[in-house]
Amino acid sequence: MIEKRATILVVDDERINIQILNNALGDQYNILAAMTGERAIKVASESLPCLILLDIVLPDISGHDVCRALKSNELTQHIPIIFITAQSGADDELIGLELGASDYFRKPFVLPLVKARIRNQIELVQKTAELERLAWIDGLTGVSNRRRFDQLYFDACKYAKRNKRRISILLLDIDFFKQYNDHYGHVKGDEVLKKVARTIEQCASRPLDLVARYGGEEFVILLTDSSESEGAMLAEKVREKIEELAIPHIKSTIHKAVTISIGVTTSSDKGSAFDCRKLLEVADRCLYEAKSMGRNTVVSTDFRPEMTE
Ligand SMILES: Nc1nc2c(ncn2[C@@H]2O[C@H](COP(=O)(O)OP(=O)(O)OP(=O)(O)O)[C@@H](O)[C@H]2O)c(=O)[nH]1
Repeated sequence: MIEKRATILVVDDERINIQILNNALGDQYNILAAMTGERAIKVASESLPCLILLDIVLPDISGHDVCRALKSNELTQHIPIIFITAQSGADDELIGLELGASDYFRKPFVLPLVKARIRNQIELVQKTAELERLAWIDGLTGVSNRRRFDQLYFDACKYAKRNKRRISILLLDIDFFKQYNDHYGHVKGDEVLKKVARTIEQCASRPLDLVARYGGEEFVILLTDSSESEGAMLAEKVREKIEELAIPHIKSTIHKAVTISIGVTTSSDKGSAFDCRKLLEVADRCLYEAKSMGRNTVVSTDFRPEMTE
């Protein structure tokens, strides 16, 4: 089943062909159009359509060149491309398929066939996207899972080093959670994990904030482009919000309610070498310190490379 109205980019230098495809597909899909290769690359990178129908013969660069450019760009390489061409040689088809195209349409169009094949392609794109999404989500809490965090964290570190920006890591761990499970049972424990995850997400809600489940009862927040004190301030806000949930925990020796401890570290904005692993190590040490200071506490420090030597 197609879930939402998908966008298709039609690239053809003849207006009549764009019109034919728009008439045939416009009631089901959003149609964008481009009449040159350069324009196609620009529209594709800006609009990220679900599918591209690409004529081989264009007035500036060839459809094959457009395909090459799109497939070598991280942003657009996953967009399926179907070539449309009046040329019918097997060599042309082979070149296109080897460049990564998904299919071929010949002109003049056999519209029922065009529609059926487009539908199949778009269903495939949407199912793949849904599977990718599910592979990144923690099944219990609905936040990103550890695999997703590892992937995005690596990218964020590269971005921060290259652009001399700060990133902050917050490691959050529920206090006395073993005792909670032992006393209230795992089903109630799971409910606490869900509530804590939701609260963390509500606090770290900017578009670039990443909240992930880091391990059993441990979560992580990644702030990209954060300021020096932002991480510590956010951590304090999350700590307070969890306390305000007032989830009874009679086995907690400190509060009789569920609380969390948080370790925070922020990289320097000088672009000085830090490796992702060391930043996490420092955050983990801060978390350990927060636990030993009595829990329900935030410990924060600015990262310096010598800290882990
Ligand atoms: N209900 C539930 N419990 C989990 C899950 N994952 C991990 N846990 C439990 O989390 C508990 C973590 O216990 P510990 O690592 O000893 O930590 P703690 O009791 O919170 O102690 P401190 O962190 O020192 O305050 C263990 O009992 C795990 O079984 C889960 O998905 N659901």
